[in-house]
Amino acid sequence: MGKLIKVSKALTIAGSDSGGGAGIQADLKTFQELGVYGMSVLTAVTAQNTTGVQGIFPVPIEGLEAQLASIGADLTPDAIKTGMLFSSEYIERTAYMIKKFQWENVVVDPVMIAKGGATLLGEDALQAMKTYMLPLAKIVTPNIPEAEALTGIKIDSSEAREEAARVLYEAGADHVVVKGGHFGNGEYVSDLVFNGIEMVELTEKRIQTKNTHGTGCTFSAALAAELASGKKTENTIVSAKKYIQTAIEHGIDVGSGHGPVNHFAYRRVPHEQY
Ligand SMILES: Nc1ncnc2c1ncn2[C@@H]1O[C@H](COP(=O)(O)OP(=O)(O)OP(=O)(O)O)[C@@H](O)[C@H]1O
Ligand SMILES: Cc1ncc(CO)c(N)n1
Repeated sequence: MGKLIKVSKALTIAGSDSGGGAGIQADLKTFQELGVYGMSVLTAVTAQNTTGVQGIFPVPIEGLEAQLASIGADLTPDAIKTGMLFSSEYIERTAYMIKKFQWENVVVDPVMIAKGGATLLGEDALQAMKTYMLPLAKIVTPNIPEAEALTGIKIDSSEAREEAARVLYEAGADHVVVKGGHFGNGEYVSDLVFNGIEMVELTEKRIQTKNTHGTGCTFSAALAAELASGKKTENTIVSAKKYIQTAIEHGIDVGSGHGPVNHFAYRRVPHEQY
């Protein structure tokens, strides 16, 4: 009999993107590329492609709980990421189950709106996200509009972004990454990282492309994969950034709208090792 290999396991709790570029599909592809065993709990199924979201069909709440219970009974994840959580009820139930099983290394991507403008999270869910999910987060990864919605701060300057990061830290997240994809359109894109002590900006060349569907999901999945592998939090942020940068830089020709990033670029294209 062959010897079994020990592997790290990562779980995504998120929505399905039929188009394969964002949501659960982006997460599982990223886990695979980064060498961790991927598991998924679906909150909702979206009918979606590179041009937009055509429909959203939630999984019944009992189905969400049953999936989490199945994982909890047999397959303790080394890290988790949450994506589209759909509603306040789903957020509360997810947080309850994470606490029940004492799962750690939780990356919270507070997904609210898809690139095409479709709402993936109701207004009532904002408060639930703050109350139930942020205190569980080892890393929270809002983009600018999400950070604005969660904090009520208009982010029109670097100072305002730092203030928002502080507020999210105070709400209970260990590390806050306010992503800069939506912050201006200059030569560089910078993500602000706050760990309660220092503010650090991670800066990369902004790639001029319309193929940025699923960048946020992919980035947070890379964080979860690296946490699952046992990396220190600060190091996971640097390597996840490298992963997403490579995936955007080597874009693929899929679909007629906002195409997906290239999830396999990191392994196939030479890149700096961190
Ligand atoms: N054009 C770009 N060039 C380089 N990096 C980018 C670009 N756009 C986004 N990024 C990076 O990708 C990551 C995701 O950021 P972004 O702000 O796009 O997330 P998002 O809006 O949540 O994505 P989505 O909701 O589409 O999945 C961040 O690290 C950001 O800096
Ligand atoms: C299912 C799903 N989750 C997240 C996003 C955000 O990009 C999306 N477009 N679709």
